Amino acid sequence: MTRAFILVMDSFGVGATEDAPKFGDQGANTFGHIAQACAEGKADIPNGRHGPLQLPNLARLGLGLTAEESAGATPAGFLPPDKITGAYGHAAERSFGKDTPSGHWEMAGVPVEYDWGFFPKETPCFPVELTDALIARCDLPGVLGNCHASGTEIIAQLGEEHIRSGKPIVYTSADSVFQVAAHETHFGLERLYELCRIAKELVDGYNIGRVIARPFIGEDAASFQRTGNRKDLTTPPPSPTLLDRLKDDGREVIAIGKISDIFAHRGMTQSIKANGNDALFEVTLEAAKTAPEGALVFTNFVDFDTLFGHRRDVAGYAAALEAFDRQLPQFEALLQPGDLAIITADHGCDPTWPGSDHTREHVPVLAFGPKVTPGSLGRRDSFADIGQTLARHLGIAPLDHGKDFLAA
Ligand SMILES: O=P(O)(O)O[C@H]1O[C@H](CO)[C@@H](O)[C@H]1O
Ligand SMILES: [Mn+2]
Ligand SMILES: [Mn+2]
Repeated sequence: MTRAFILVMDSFGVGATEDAPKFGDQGANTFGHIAQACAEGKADIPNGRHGPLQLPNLARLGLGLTAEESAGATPAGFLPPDKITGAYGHAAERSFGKDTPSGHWEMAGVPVEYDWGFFPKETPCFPVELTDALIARCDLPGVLGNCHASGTEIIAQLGEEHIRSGKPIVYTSADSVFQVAAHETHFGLERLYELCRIAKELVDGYNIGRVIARPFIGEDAASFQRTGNRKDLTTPPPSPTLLDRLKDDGREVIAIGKISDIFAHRGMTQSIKANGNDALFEVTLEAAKTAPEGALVFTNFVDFDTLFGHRRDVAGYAAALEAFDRQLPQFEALLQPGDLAIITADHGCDPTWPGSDHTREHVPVLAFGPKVTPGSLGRRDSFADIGQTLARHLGIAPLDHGKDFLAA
């Protein structure tokens, strides 16, 4: 079999890039700082994980060595493996932004070398013409929020007022996003989705990458919880990606989790949703059993970012990494002789960093499979090297960007 797998550990950076100072992220290191906190006993969970970070399978694929090449030091308490079984490297991002679509499109061969629009870090953050148009078109009594915020904090602050007033909560972040939080039953899920469709039309004029519906449940600040019914309305990639090229060639492209949303539903033949990293892993294992010759299976493991990185939850992030690592051997056991798998990330989100935004970091590139020769791939200049390597592996024409890092 000649198949390809991309497993994206969303936000798992391995150290700041050269251009991190432009983003205020000099010194950020998602992996390094989690490992350090674990080694210092600061990421113990009662009746849960404790002590140094244990990622024996990722370490065997070269994670510790790639982190050392990226950041100049082996992460604290991270033991060198007896044997390396992967080809490991770290990649810098060419795209101008450190957001999820830019990271994923670039690894699929399309760097985003233009600026998205962003909303300023002030309150109100949205232009009054934009909120006025939204209020008029959706027949709203007004909006709440209208600022940069963490999605969980803002529903705790404004969720009760939202239920009382019927005003949706609108907010943004350092990403190019317009986010709308609303209660699933008091406001209504379908009504929220419709509002987001209209918002997408309105923000297209501001060159905003995504509108995200953020439904939640619960009756008071203490019990509000976001649900799996999040919906991302994404601007399509500016040119054909690896996924489009494969689909046009008649291949199976299996998008798991957020992937289809991230690519604006373009380029996949199947889209499978699952809530949470464990369920996403299960679906990925199923795909590894059934994907046909020539297929691409592309999974985004969202919890690292959404539940732990943005929430600045170091111990939770560490536990999620260890759970992912424990499941990896089951995946490796399903790889057929010609298969190639790549574990990577789309940006950083250092849970020890100020604020709640992503961090500009190198991402790990861990390539493995029965025929992969172990060893260092060094620093890659673009995430697009992943797409180019997979294009050659799967036997389609070269993409416009990226260098094949497994070329003979
Ligand atoms: O704080 P929450 O709502 O999770 O928002 C996060 O998720 C969005 C999309 O990745 C970004 O805007 C980021 O800030
Ligand atoms: Mn992401
Ligand atoms: Mn994120």
